[in-house]
Amino acid sequence: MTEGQALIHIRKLCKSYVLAGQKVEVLKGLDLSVHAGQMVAVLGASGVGKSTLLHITGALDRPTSGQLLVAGRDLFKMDEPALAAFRNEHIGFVFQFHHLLPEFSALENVMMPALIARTPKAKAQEAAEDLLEAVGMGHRRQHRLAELSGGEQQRVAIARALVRQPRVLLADEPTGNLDERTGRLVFDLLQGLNDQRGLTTLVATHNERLAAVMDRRIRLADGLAHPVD
Ligand SMILES: Nc1ncnc2c1ncn2[C@@H]1O[C@H](COP(=O)(O)OP(=O)(O)OP(=O)(O)O)[C@@H](O)[C@H]1O
Repeated sequence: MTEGQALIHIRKLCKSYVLAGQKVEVLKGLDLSVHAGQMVAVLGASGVGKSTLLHITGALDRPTSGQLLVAGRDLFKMDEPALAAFRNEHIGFVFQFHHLLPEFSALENVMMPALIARTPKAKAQEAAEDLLEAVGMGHRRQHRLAELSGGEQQRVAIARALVRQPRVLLADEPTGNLDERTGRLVFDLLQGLNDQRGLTTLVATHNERLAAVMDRRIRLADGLAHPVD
């Protein structure tokens, strides 16, 4: 795939849930193409479906109907083991509440996904140390997570999401529980990593000011993605 071509193609994506016997249609035929290397802000009111869109794009959840191509692969035609393997290899996730392990060091937390994937320990450690440097946490790598601030923990979470060198990074409200200044630092970090590491990144956020620094913005409304600007 050449640079500039769409890496993520979403076509006519529908997702509905049944809540208390009532069908709730969240995504209603959403189309979206994201080019390799782009960093896209996903804006929209609370409950509009931003997390739903990110979860489906990362193959954590299946749509009710519609198509998702990532790097030319038709994801929802895959069976569960193939989908899980694709997700583990190509997709990194960062969440508002990061799910790091508080009693383990920053380095151990970042190494973990690589070790689970059976990367040799020395190689996993090298990759984790490199990423902790890249997110400005190299000097704190031996510190336990519980000893780090919220912004520092989120940096470690970003390093962990990238340790297996995914092509796509999906960040769901990564600055939701950080103050404005720390949130800005995390956004700048994500933008830098996106550019330096050839990532393609989607960030769901409520913060319009932070979204303004990104390559492109879309707004979810009525189950569809609308361009902003
Ligand atoms: N697993 C689920 N089961 C039932 N309904 C769900 C489920 N996940 C999400 N929903 C519903 O889908 C709608 C969209 O939720 P989603 O979390 O995607 O919105 P969001 O835009 O990310 O919201 P927020 O900005 O508040 O995080 C909501 O009405 C929610 O209640």
